[in-house]
Amino acid sequence: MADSDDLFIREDPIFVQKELLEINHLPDEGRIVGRDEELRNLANAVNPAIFGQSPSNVLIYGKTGTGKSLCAKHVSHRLIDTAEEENVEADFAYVDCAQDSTETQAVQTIASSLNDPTETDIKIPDKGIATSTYYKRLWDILDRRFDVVLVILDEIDKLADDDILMQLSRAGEAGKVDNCKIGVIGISNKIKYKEQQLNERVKSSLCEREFVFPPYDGTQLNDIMSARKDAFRDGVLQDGVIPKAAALAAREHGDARQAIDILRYAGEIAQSRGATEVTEEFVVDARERAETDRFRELIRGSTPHSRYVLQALTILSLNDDDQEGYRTTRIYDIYQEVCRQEGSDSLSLRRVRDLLKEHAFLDITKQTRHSGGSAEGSYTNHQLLEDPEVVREVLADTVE
Ligand SMILES: Nc1ncnc2c1ncn2[C@@H]1O[C@H](COP(=O)(O)OP(=O)(O)OP(=O)(O)O)[C@@H](O)[C@H]1O
Repeated sequence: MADSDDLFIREDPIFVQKELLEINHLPDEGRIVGRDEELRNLANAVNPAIFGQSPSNVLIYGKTGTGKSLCAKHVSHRLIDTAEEENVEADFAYVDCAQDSTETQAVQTIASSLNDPTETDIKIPDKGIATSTYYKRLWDILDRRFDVVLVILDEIDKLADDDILMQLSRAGEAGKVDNCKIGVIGISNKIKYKEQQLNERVKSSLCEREFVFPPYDGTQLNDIMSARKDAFRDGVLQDGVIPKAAALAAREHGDARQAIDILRYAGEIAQSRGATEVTEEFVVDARERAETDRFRELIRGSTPHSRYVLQALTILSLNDDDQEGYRTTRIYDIYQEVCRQEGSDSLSLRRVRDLLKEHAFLDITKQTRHSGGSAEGSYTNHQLLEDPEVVREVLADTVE
């Protein structure tokens, strides 16, 4: 039998700091590229916090992988440091609303992340106390510990309702907190979030500033990846790899997460094939893996009706391969059938049209406007951008 020297590789031949390419890695300032204006805008909105005044509430929109969460977290970290220099006590809480979608879960997460029980003697149990008690304890923590806090609500559209937004945006004026100022940074990739999910009162206080983050172009993606080159061992990454990955990712979605995934996968593929260099040839397979991952994540995060609409389009695409795509009304007919099978009431045609727009915004589908001539008026066709067989598999895998 081979001794352990032959059986194991003692040193990773490809990566030296693979964590730079891992999903949850938060890059430091030097590695954040192409978002100067967005960072400045965000900093500007929350700037009053440095003087102990109320920061503006902000909503950030943009497609997936455009750096929304990264910039929100980065500005919040910087705010805390700068506030400290000014003798202002500041902190921020980050809530992933896809995980903490109920009001109770969200308030619990905020309170426990801002608490320091050794200082306040306040306990924030995981569960078992009323929502109103969580709020009372949160207000108490805020007043005892801070002059100002930011609350980042990522995927804010996943909140079951807007009760927590109402509470946070009105805490000061309702007299819940005496001194501490609260700023909310909401993040969403739903273009119609504000119109569809917020009541007027919340809308007016939550949306003081709004920013849209555009997709990255090839040069920006190239720079983002180049800034993490030191994930690889010296000399392992061939020169053409990053430009090629950047060109592919820019052509598709301008998504930095996907670009970084391509780079990591290219390294992993090299590893699994026993190669000593990462070559351009691995980028093609890596792109395919990253694309399926991206798609899977988007579907996993979508609501049941959003999936039913996609299922309807998939059924049409599998049954007759019409290169022109399918009209909204045809999709709607099949969608109603899917709802019947799922035992769910169907949404209105208008809502389905909005859901189709969301799919197009996230590059799951492509929409094209057609003029049907004087008799018909104009109409919209929809097409899947991904192979319908793949979509069917992903949809089947993500049934709740
Ligand atoms: N400008 C940038 N410079 C460096 N890395 C970036 C930049 N923008 C995004 N990234 C990286 O890309 C990944 C996705 O970024 P982020 O999570 O901020 O995107 P997002 O817009 O919030 O996406 P989603 O809507 O899917 O949550 C992260 O790993 C992040 O570090």
